[in-house]
Amino acid sequence: MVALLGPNGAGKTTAISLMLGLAPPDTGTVTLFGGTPDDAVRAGRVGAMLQEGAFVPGATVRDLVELARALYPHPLDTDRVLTVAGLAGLAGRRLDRLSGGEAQRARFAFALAGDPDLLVLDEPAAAMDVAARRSFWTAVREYAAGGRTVLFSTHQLHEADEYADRIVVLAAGRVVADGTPAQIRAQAGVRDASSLDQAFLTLTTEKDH
Ligand SMILES: Nc1ncnc2c1ncn2[C@@H]1O[C@H](COP(=O)(O)OP(=O)(O)OP(=O)(O)O)[C@@H](O)[C@H]1O
Repeated sequence: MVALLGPNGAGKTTAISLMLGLAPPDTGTVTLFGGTPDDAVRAGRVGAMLQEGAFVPGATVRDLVELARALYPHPLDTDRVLTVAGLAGLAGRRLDRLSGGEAQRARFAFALAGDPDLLVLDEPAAAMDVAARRSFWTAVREYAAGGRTVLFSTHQLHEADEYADRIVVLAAGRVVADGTPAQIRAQAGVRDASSLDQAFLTLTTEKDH
């Protein structure tokens, strides 16, 4: 599990767009699984949960999961996806009637349905309440424990510290730190998770980016 951290405008969403092939790089190249992002997406190896994206009006949560499953070669069972995403009781609910946190879980279900090798989550838990957040991260960890890679962006430092194996810190479009949570804290000269805010500020503001 890899966390992408960085202040507003650091380039997290841009990096994710490049990795997914949604935006072309002006310079350099992006390689996913040894090929282009388009190749990886077409092979069904990538699932993504983005911050935006309208739902089809009138469609239900179950319709959305079925649509995602139809796009991938080896999808998960519909009921499994609904359970993992915490939507088992909402399968028949229209997407345009979901609350903000429920809609995020529906986006998660869409990303998960194809059983992708790489799951990309852009600020996934932002609108979720405490209980939803906890069950969401438990589900994501179980997914990663099955041998998949999960890349997520977040502004919640404690989420990165608690759930990521590796944290990549961006500032002004550049990587300013890359390591385990303990290494990131050490690099910024703080000892424990309670000082993470300070570590983050030190890493993203002290140098001339
Ligand atoms: N298509 C574009 N053309 C030019 N600049 C852009 C474009 N899209 C984003 N930017 C700029 O690039 C910078 C990085 O934006 P990005 O959305 O990647 O940041 P972020 O790290 O995801 O920020 P936030 O935490 O606020 O979501 C910002 O200054 C933004 O205004």
